[in-house]
Amino acid sequence: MNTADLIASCQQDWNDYTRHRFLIELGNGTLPKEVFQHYLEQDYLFLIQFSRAYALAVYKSDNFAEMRKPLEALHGLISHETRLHVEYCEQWGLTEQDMMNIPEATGTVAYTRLVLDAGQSGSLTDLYAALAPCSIGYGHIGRWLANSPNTVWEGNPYREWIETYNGEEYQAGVQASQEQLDELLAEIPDDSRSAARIKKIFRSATCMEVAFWEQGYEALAS
Ligand SMILES: Cc1ncc(CO)c(N)n1
Repeated sequence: MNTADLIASCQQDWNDYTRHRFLIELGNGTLPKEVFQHYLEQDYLFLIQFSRAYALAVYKSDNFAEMRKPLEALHGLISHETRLHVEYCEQWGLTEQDMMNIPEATGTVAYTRLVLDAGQSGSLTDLYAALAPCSIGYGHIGRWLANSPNTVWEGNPYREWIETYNGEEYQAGVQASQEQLDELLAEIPDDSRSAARIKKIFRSATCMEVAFWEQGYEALAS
């Protein structure tokens, strides 16, 4: 089995995630600012828990070579990706302390705890399967938006978001995590019970990503 099989096993959910209207609107710059702000504030909180999940992957690794990979991902999250969030929030007059004090939305709690639980109760492969929709999905999304003829660059307030996820730094991280997951998946026969469990985890996390896009719109409507 490999990552492509995981995606194919939940293709419709994957499309709902990676072609969500949030992204179409983000690409052409029409996404309401309130929706994006709510998303980004929650994403900051999400990344804290997500970093813990990568730390758990370090803990679950057997040797230095295995540890290095999640450690690099963790470093990328803490040092690069969150900078995007902090800079956007600064523009809106929010300090990092303000962001820390925002309560986690239900979808943020649900998604991050699903990932942490997959890691705590399962194998390293289970944990990577739960992390994969995030890293691989945002990699696909960044590439797609950057190459789409519908993407507006001039005056688009979300340009930095697209540039971050299409950036070399992020794309290299995606490739590394995909290679690692593929290596682990290669040992799992497609018709095994482990394969079924891993597909279920991957699909659940993909659905959580869809719900994560929706959160901002729901907050706006209420
Ligand atoms: C919800 C979510 N999924 C994936 C990523 C990519 O790291 C992110 N920042 N947030």
